[in-house]
Amino acid sequence: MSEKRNPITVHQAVKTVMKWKKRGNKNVVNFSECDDGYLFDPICADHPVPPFNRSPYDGYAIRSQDTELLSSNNSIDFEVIDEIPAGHTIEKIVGKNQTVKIMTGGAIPPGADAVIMKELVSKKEGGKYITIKRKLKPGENISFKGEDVEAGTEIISKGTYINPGVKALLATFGYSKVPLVKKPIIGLIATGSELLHVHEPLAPGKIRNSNSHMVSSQIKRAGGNVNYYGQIGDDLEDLVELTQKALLECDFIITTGGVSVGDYDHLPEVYRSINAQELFNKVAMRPGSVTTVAEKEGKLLFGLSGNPSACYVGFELFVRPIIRYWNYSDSPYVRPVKAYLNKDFPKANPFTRFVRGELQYSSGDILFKPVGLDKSNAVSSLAKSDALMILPGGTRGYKKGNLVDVLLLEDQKGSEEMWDMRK
Ligand SMILES: Nc1nc2c(c(=O)[nH]1)N[C@H]1C(S)=C(S)[C@@H](COP(=O)(O)OP(=O)(O)OC[C@H]3O[C@@H](n4cnc5c(N)ncnc54)[C@H](O)[C@@H]3O)O[C@H]1N2
Ligand code: MOO
Ligand SMILES: [Mg+2]
Repeated sequence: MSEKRNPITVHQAVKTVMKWKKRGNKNVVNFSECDDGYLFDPICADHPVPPFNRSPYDGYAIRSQDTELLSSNNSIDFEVIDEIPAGHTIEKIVGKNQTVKIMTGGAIPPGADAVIMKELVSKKEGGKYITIKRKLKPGENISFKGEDVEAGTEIISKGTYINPGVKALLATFGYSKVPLVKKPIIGLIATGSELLHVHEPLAPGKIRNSNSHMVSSQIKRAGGNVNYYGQIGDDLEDLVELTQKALLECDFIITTGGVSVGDYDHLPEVYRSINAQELFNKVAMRPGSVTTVAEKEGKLLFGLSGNPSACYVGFELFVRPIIRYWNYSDSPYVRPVKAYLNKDFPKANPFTRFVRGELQYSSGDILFKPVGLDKSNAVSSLAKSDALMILPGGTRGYKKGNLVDVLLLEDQKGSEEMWDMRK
């Protein structure tokens, strides 16, 4: 195909893709399988946390009123009438000048309204009595019922990613089954007659397929499931057949390679053959200008570039927000921050440029360090990248110390808006 392509802006391209966004259904899983999921329902507290008044220390539960007159030169002895290890309760009521030995996490016994740490008392008669010489306030050293979470409150919203802290809350509230979003199934096909499998030795003119493995990890990082259809040579019929099969079985399709203007770049023809509507086939960005997206019956087909860095960037800009939205994120876009460029970047930018790089933190400042070779076909610059610097089109290079926009790749929070929503 040698027709002239008209580039659209990154902003327009992302907006076009997001017109086809969809949300996932509910999928209830066992608690032990909920890691890396997204909540379909909010987490609601059906009981207070802690569920009872408890001791935050190993010590003695007492009535604060019995200590009112105590000081370093006025002590009294308290009779130790029982003990409460964590997990136990007692019915005995703590009376005047009585105490109950209590462990951290133990339920405060009836009658008591304060706890004194064991280091602050002295034992008498082998522990039958303790001497206290300080005044305690009512409620001192008590973790009150509901002080952490009040019953009846929504504590975590729908669409939240299950990080270790969210998992702790699911356990706390007894979610032995967890309502998750059913993640999108993303069909993945690597195209290219030059591609070898990971285990194969190099041969003349051939390279190992890295894109599908990279994209598969990007899909998982973004919150999708992968249906991998393998790598396939540049054969139009085979490609059409495999794409049609994938369309039946998946929510979205990603192909890598074959989207440019070469004789064996068949993806544009594949889209025509299956009557998919091409949404765009050129974006004013580097790398990834050839990124092509088509739509068939509401399903998106992402034609990512074969060049590894272009493929990587195309995924983060166009596929990630679609996956995050599917998982009910209200901030599906890659999260932007401002950072100081830590070395000169003299290249001019006719198109908006996305530079792979690494964030560094210094005395409260965020610095961006471009890594490696800044070429679309480079693979070496991806491994160290945790951010993409955005250099707007029409600019003539940047200097060390310039404040730049940077997109965070290892981030779960995301952003409600694209970094350039004003444009
Ligand atoms: N005459 C023109 N040529 C090219 C243009 C253009 O506008 N006019 N655009 C260039 C740009 S920009 C890009 S980006 C590439 C995109 O090429 P394709 O998306 O068609 O990808 P392929 O041709 O299949 O492969 C490109 C490159 O990437 C390597 N590759 C492919 N798949 C993999 C994989 N799975 N793992 C690792 N590497 C892969 C492939 O061997 C090629 O070297 O087109 C330019 N050309
Ligand atoms: O479409 Mo490209 O700019 O070499 O990635
Ligand atoms: Mg090509």
